[in-house]
Amino acid sequence: MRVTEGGLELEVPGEQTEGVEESVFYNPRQELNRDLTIATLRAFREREPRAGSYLDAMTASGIRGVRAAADGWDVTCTDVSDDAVALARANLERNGLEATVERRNANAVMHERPFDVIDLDPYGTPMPFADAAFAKCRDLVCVTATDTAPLCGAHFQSGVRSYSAVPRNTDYHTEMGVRILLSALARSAARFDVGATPLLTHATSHYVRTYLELDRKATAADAAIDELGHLYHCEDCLYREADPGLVADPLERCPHCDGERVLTAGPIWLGPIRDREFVADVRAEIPDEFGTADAARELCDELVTELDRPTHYDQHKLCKNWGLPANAMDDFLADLRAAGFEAARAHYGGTTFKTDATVGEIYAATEANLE
Ligand SMILES: C[S@@+](CC[C@H](N)C(=O)[O-])C[C@H]1O[C@@H](n2cnc3c(N)ncnc32)[C@H](O)[C@@H]1O
Repeated sequence: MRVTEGGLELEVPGEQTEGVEESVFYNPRQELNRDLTIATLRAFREREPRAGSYLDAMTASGIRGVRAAADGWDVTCTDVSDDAVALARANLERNGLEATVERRNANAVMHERPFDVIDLDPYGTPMPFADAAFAKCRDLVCVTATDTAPLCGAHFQSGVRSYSAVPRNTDYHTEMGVRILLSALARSAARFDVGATPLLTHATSHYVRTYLELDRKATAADAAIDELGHLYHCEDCLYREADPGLVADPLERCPHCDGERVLTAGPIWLGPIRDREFVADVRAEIPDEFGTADAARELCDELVTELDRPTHYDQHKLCKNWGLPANAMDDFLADLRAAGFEAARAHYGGTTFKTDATVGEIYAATEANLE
């Protein structure tokens, strides 16, 4: 069947059903991811005009490579599947575009030669490809991870195995997943004396996507490692505390409720998950013609205003704990700001927000208007 994306027409196999999570060669639910990728590549080329080569390392239908080639990138597409390679070639030809398409293991290709930009879009965890991507890439590594249950600690052992970290299943599970992923990627890059800094990261539906700018210097790798730390989380009262540094000093009791059920997660990335100016630049590169233009712009807006804090709250869950009805999010956040706290929506969903207030302070600042 034919699909149109980014103004280009592609042939993809089989029935593409709306709502399919993991179609084999083309997942319509990843269109936002791909639209943002193209806008990010445009913004990045403004920032680093030398960047010209792009590796679509797991190309499947060739959609990312086709879209990047249409934007003037010098594209290489790799895939281990014969069917994928044939399809990617046909889709490039259909659009009158040229790219190198190889039936190769992306890990081998990434170790063999450098690219300015590498895009990793595997099924599940990207970690089996991370080392090879950082070994030689010059400027930007783009990564999708769809294994959100291991990342957020819901599948604990799998998360430990994939990410060499302790993920904990908390109320802010999406945030946990984002920061476990960024930690593992920063540590992978550091093995090659490369600093990896997130320019843009978002968690949307069933995946996390991040764009890491590289600085191939040992000091930059050290600076990235300095952004790692641990998180202590009380399962009883939702108290949470970030602890910078590689050595954890776990809390035996919760300083807020004195409970003993305090979890330790980490090492997680405690630094910013995006560069606000860059996200604004990406937003400016989203044309109306993109199928997800409105959603992509809204996401960028939320990422710009989101606070640089490593955890978030969910207003509905807090209100449920307190046995009080939730009010409008804007009013709730306004009450927090009126009480002198920082408060802003998180990009993860309708009732998620970040604040520097503790749970007790949130309650004191908002409960009058929750009655
Ligand atoms: C999730 S799909 C890629 C989707 C595509 N990038 C898109 O945006 O529609 C993952 C692809 O990775 C390929 N793959 C798996 N292991 C690989 C490897 N070691 N090297 C290259 N490709 C691989 C699979 O054959 C599959 O086509």
